[in-house]
Amino acid sequence: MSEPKILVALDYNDKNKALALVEQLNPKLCGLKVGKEMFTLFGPGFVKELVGKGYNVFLDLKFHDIPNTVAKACKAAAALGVWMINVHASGGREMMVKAKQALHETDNPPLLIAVTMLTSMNAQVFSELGYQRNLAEQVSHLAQITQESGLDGVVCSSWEAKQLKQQCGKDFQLVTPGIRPAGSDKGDQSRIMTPQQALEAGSDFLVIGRPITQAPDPYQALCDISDSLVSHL
Ligand SMILES: O=c1ccn([C@@H]2O[C@H](COP(=O)(O)O)[C@@H](O)[C@H]2O)c(=O)[nH]1
Repeated sequence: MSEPKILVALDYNDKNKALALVEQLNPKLCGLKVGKEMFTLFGPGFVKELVGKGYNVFLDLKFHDIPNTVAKACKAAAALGVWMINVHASGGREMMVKAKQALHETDNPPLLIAVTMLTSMNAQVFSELGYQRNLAEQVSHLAQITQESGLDGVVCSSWEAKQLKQQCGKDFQLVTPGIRPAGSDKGDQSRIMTPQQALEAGSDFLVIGRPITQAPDPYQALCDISDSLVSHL
């Protein structure tokens, strides 16, 4: 059976609130993403608890440091039993290669993906950073280095998914945050698509946080999104 397409971003500052939602879910319906907020507040124990419930857990800590430090951090993350971890592609080729090598030394290596350009970034914010390429070209360039470094995929926006599938092939995993069902609040995201549009564009996994977690009934919000995707799978 194929893996669930939706990864719920558990961005809560209240562990019980997060667990109350998780209790309503099941690992066939969605995976779970733990990011910097919950990991900093509740640590590896919380991650292991979710893994123990049978979920695909994406530990989204976006490591970005010197190669040796990132490699060791990846090894430590793998020991938690998670399904997917990530680094920043802008940490460079050596950092990504060493990270992947470190995972080869573990018993059950998670997928390793790299963040290209954050989905909160728009062309204006991007131009301030002084890159020579435009935003889409920079994403494509970082995806190329990521693939050449032997990683399993990238975090990108669904705006870039079609181009990256053509460039990197169908097995290179595209994980896309910035997913907003029609009518939901954009918040701080810039490069957004609806869940259906993102799947059609080639996204493999849809990261969805606030449209679910801030909904009056988060479980129902997830089910509604999931049902809306059935004809697109
Ligand atoms: O480029 C990126 C990389 C990671 N994220 C993370 O995804 C979720 C999105 O949450 P929403 O509430 O659906 O906006 C969040 O945890 C981010 O840290 C991202 O948005 N963009």
